Amino acid sequence: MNSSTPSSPASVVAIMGTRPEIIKMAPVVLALRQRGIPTHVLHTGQHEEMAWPLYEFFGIAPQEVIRLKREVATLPALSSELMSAIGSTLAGLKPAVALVHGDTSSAAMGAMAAAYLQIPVGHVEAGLRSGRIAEPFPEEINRSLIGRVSQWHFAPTGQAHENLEKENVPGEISVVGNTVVDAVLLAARHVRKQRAAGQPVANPDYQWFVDSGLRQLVLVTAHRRENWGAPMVEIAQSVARLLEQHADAAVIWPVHLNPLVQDVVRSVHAASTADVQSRWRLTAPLDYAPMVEIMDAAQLLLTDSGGIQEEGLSLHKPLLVMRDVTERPEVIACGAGLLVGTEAERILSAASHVLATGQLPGLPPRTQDNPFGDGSSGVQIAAAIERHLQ
Ligand SMILES: CC(=O)N[C@@H]1[C@@H](OP(=O)(O)OP(=O)(O)OC[C@H]2O[C@@H](n3ccc(=O)[nH]c3=O)[C@H](O)[C@@H]2O)O[C@H](CO)[C@@H](O)[C@@H]1O
Repeated sequence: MNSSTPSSPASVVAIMGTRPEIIKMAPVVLALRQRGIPTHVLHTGQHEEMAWPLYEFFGIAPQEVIRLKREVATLPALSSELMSAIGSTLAGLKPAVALVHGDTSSAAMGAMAAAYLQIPVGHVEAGLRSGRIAEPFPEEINRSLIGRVSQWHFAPTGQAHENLEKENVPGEISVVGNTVVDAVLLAARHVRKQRAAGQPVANPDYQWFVDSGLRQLVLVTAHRRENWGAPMVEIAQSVARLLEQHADAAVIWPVHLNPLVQDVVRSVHAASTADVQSRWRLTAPLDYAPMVEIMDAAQLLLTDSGGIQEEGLSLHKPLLVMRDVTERPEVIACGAGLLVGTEAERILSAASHVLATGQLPGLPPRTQDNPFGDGSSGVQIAAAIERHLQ
């Protein structure tokens, strides 16, 4: 572990380590600092190459950095390493509040370590439940665990609030929206401003689409553990067939670094026709600004990601969610997205419908309100923590 000398003692330590946590915690850290509350970022090291450009984009370089050894690649080994390293960092810093986000191993072990040290825990994006312990795995376990040990539950929606009430969690629950709305609007503003000023963000993938002259853009991402193996093959095949059927469409797919995902996607891509390959671009994971620019330009988002559903909805993009269950029923309820599972036929038929009509099949027109809030979640959370510190 390596930690830089803190400039002032930390009142708040924000624990994060994966791409989505950094994106969704950044608005909270920025809002806390704006109020003059000394806030340290603790990077757990769960992601590395995807993490650092995000810290830079949001301007929240970590004060504390854990370097994981990861000698054994299992969840128990990762968890014990995280718990021990986060625990010793927190014991040294003695903050008044520890913040965790969502449902990763970093969040669960961070919350447990803080609770054992009797440091009050605030949980950002609290109360999401799919109701199935194995899906998503291990996130559903992590969420419930964090709920048991947190003092403040910052629920994004009324539904999440209800889930927490039903479980009778200790502490205070408040509905504050989802901080991802703050993050995606911030990034979209940045991208549009740069473009208007004639200095677009570096984005070779977006440029490839513009240069192709094609009319429709589909953004695809898939990485959930329950989609590894056969479902991933079906997903990749549905993309190949979609391109066969729609000659004016292009696909950009930032492929998750997991070799189980890479191998499948790359082999289906390599087996498709030259025409399909020429309109199907596989890329490395994208930095946040280029990612948001592509999302903003797309006619359809095909994903199993949680965050992309919330972002896509906020940017008014039709979403097809390649999962069987969801902890984000709000996306479906407001008409922004559809659960399509992972069978190629079903994905293809829904995606084809969207490209042909611009509408999701069988849904009433979308309501305009954003169920995840108006982009002020970070400020609301910072205000609640400030009240506690006073
Ligand atoms: C089961 C579940 O739903 N769990 C979620 C999980 O996160 P997720 O499913 O949303 O994870 P990903 O899909 O990896 O990340 C998405 C983010 O990454 C950006 N992105 C993506 C590709 C790329 O090339 N470049 C990028 O910048 C993208 O725009 C978006 O913001 O953990 C979170 C934290 O605990 C939870 O909030 C959340 O419940």
